[in-house]
Amino acid sequence: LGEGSKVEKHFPSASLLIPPLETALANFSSGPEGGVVQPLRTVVPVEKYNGFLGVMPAYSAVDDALTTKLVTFYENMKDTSVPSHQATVFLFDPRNGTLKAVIDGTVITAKRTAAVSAIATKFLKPAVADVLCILGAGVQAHSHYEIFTELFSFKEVKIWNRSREKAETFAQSVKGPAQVCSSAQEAVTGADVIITVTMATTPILFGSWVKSGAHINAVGASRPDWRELDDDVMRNSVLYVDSREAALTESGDVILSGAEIFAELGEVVKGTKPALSEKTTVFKSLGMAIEDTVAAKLVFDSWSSSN
Ligand SMILES: NC(=O)C1=CN([C@@H]2O[C@H](COP(=O)(O)OP(=O)(O)OC[C@H]3O[C@@H](n4cnc5c(N)ncnc54)[C@H](O)[C@@H]3O)[C@@H](O)[C@H]2O)C=CC1
Ligand SMILES: O=C([O-])C1=[NH+]CCC1
Repeated sequence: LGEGSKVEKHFPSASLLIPPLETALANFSSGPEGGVVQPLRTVVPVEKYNGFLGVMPAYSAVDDALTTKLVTFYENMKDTSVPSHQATVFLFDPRNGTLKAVIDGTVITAKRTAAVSAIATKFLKPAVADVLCILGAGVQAHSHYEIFTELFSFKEVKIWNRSREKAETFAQSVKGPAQVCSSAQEAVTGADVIITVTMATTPILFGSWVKSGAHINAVGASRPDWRELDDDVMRNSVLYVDSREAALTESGDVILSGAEIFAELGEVVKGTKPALSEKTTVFKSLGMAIEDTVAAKLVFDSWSSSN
């Protein structure tokens, strides 16, 4: 399962991922009782090349699945034939530690991240959500477009990218409507749900543009000194995160704005914290190893049953 195209076949519908991911998020937010063991990821900066290596191990007792993902992510890559993010997931037999599979992690990362944003959106989007805005036009923009148009019925999808050319290629390649906007402000104006999926390190989304009551999935900016959202949007929204510990260690948007975390998404899934969908909400996603564990198990089980 070393190639992305082989992994892709085991995700016939992205929505298959939603139930196991919801269970994983709830278990993660239940503390030791939930049976999730997931230390904060280790990130090694490769300063000379503006790159990072992340090591993301996790064990889920409920799934009896043990994995670690190795993921590299590089800023400002000159060679555009190489993706900015590359990943591999190692799946172990938890009974004896034997390596069972080495699975391409790039497709898993794209699919599970978009599925988690879709879960946040299901709970936090306003009652009427007609307009979707995507800022960015890379791998995550594609996976988010795919699952969001599969699960929700937006009347309009607006897209902006730093280079307009890439936004236009995106709009031509997706299987549905996408309106290319000339500025991020134009794309955000009037949007009910906003997804930020860029490699930006300074804000690209400003609170003064955001419609009151909108829901924002903030997916990029995973370093403590990187931003995608300005202080205004961070401080004037109800803030949900995947992991409190990770957000307070890794998220520049959370740390530098000083915004208060209201809940983990897993607490909303469990029903121990409310989904304040009538308010303007931000889901700050950093990506969790346990999401890779359940996605890798799904791929491996599907592959095993077809071989
Ligand atoms: N929360 C999570 O679980 C995960 C988050 N990510 C993050 O999502 C973001 C998008 O990832 P991919 O789509 O894989 O990357 P990508 O490289 O495929 O796409 C990045 C997009 O951002 C644009 N961009 C680059 N630099 C920019 C800048 N300074 N300002 C504005 N736009 C800029 C590029 O034109 C491109 O369209 C990244 O920040 C990545 O680290 C990625 C994987 C998981
Ligand atoms: O969860 C993940 O794999 C990542 N989050 C940010 C960069 C990669």
